Amino acid sequence: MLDLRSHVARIVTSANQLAPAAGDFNVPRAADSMAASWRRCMDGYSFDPGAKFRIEAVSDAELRRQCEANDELIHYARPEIDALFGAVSVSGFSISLGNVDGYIITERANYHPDFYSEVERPGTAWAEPSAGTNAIGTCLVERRPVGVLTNDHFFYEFSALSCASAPLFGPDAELIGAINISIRNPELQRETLKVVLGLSSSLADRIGERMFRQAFRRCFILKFAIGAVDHGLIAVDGDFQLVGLNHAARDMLRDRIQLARVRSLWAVFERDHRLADLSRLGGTELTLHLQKGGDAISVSLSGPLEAPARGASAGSRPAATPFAAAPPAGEARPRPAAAPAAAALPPRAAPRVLTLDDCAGSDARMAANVRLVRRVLGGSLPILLLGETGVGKDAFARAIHEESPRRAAPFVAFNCASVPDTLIDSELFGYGSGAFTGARREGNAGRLVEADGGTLFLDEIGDMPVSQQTRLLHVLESGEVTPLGAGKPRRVDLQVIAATNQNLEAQVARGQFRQDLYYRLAGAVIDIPALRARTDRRALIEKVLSGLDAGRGLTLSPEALALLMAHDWPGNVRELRHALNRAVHVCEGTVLGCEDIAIRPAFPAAGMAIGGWPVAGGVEAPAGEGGIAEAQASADAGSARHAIASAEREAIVATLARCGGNVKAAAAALQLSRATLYRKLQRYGIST
Ligand SMILES: Nc1ncnc2c1ncn2[C@@H]1O[C@H](COP(=O)(O)OP(=O)(O)OP(=O)(O)O)[C@@H](O)[C@H]1O
Repeated sequence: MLDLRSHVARIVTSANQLAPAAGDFNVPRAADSMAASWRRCMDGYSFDPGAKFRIEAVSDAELRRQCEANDELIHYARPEIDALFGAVSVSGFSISLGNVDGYIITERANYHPDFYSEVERPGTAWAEPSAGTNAIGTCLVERRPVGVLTNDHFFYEFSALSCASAPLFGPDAELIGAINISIRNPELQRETLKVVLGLSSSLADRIGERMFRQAFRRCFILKFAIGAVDHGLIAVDGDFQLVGLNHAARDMLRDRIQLARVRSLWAVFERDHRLADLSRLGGTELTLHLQKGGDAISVSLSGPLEAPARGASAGSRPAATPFAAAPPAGEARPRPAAAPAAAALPPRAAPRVLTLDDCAGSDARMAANVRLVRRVLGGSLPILLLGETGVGKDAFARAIHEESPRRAAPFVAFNCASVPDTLIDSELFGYGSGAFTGARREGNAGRLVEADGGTLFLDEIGDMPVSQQTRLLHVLESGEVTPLGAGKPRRVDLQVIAATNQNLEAQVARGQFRQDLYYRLAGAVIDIPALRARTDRRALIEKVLSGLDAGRGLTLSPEALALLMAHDWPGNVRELRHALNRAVHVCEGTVLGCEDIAIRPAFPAAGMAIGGWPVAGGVEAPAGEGGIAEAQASADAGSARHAIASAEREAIVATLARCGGNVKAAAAALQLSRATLYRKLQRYGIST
């Protein structure tokens, strides 16, 4: 890592050596991509590499809005990020997801203070015009994978960081965000960063492929390698007509597509007469060698994930602009939101904070919950929200705050499960300046102090470690918090709302949760019913749909409504929202049918040996007495165990699919703890 003076000298000299390309700072030349970015920073954004810099971050409310606006991207990215995280976190790396505007919207972080930097937390703004040369921002500008090692960052403040980002492209080839793998390590070697950049690119590729296959799930998909990592994907209907091309395929085939305005696959590749009838492909995958300009290209061809709707084209979405080629790298590009292909999708409804009446709907239990809350509003009696994942505990907590006399003061949410045990103390209770190595110079007020006068929402309270439970109990009893190393206690006036989907009483009985804290938090206990148990399920389904259809007035066919009503919704309203959101995007008319809804029929419980579920048919072998009988019994037991294991595996796969890959929701549906489910996933080799 260089000192400040050498850092500035290197940037200024390199940027000045780069010949300006006719005043267009957006044209990078591959060999000096950092210099091109540095030049953009100095001449385009008027930044000074020697100036002090502080990263901007959006508020929690804005971050939440951005997450909602990108929920589909997060939904597909999260399982892939989780799968890679285990491998990279042992070396200290974190993985984050940036949206198209360069804000980090979610992360799987290695929070070890030696490796993690607070500047990369969710909500921070990394667009190049905001933060100078950096992996996320520069990769979004240049639309290619970018590794930024220590002093390659424009601002000296980031020179302990090394980051590798790859752009994410959506099914219509539009830029939708960036994957970033990063570490705080001033000694990181450039060679290591190159390897990490490869991981970042293939992660972005896999996420893009997931989204493409889902968007064109009623099409045949051709996948072919372009270069070392990029994968071209083409979706065709049963007549080989092009329906969709991903970003890599468009780049590769640009000339052809622009010149010929082709509609058929056979204008791109030479016709292969062995491929006469796609309907015979079924669920299999074929490897073919198709000819293109004298070269044989290895292509894998797979059948649709779903049967095409009768009378509809095989494409899941209108093929409005499958032939509009992306502009060449470096050319000025329209903002993705305005791109014609993206415009084919219905716009999203702006999410709004739900009121208590919205949360209640017309369900009698919810109405009683709201009456109870209204009686205690205004005091400081703690409120405990119980309910399965996705029932709306967070939404309910925000609605309480909005209706309380504290609404002008902050609503501060703290998720006890997503912050590692070692950081809960400093994040929640705060610390004074220089309290420990790695602490921020100016100290950290902590969430309790930030929420003073307002509401502190402690989500997933059941995951709070016992040592922090003791500190929290002390704050609730004394009304005072003493940040680490700050000396003097500070009085705080808070409405505390805690939430959990765990059985706190059972945790108390097992000694995992302090009984005195439980009684403290359980001032008013609100049990939010699961979606399947709500009597106003139908109205709620219709309300969620109308909030997502952006004024298209979509309705549900009677069969689709029956399917939604019969589903058991392990992920509750969140799962419902995801299912309807996807349906809204793929529906071609104004009536949503069963074929638009990606859920499976309710899970068959009979015969499954999962968690506390019953096992039908007596699979335990009786104790034998030796000889043939014992051998038989042991063989039976062996095959019974095998049968149980394969039933269990099948059930986990089915449940995960139903929960859209969400491990937390699947664990809740299977009545397993998340840790147990992860163990089983590993044992059965199931990747999420
Ligand atoms: N009554 C409702 N009407 C419309 N949308 C709702 C309602 N309740 C919840 N939602 C929506 O469902 C989704 C999940 O809600 P929320 O995050 O509040 O659930 P949760 O119980 O806190 O989940 P978790 O336990 O996993 O944190 C959110 O998008 C929320 O806006």
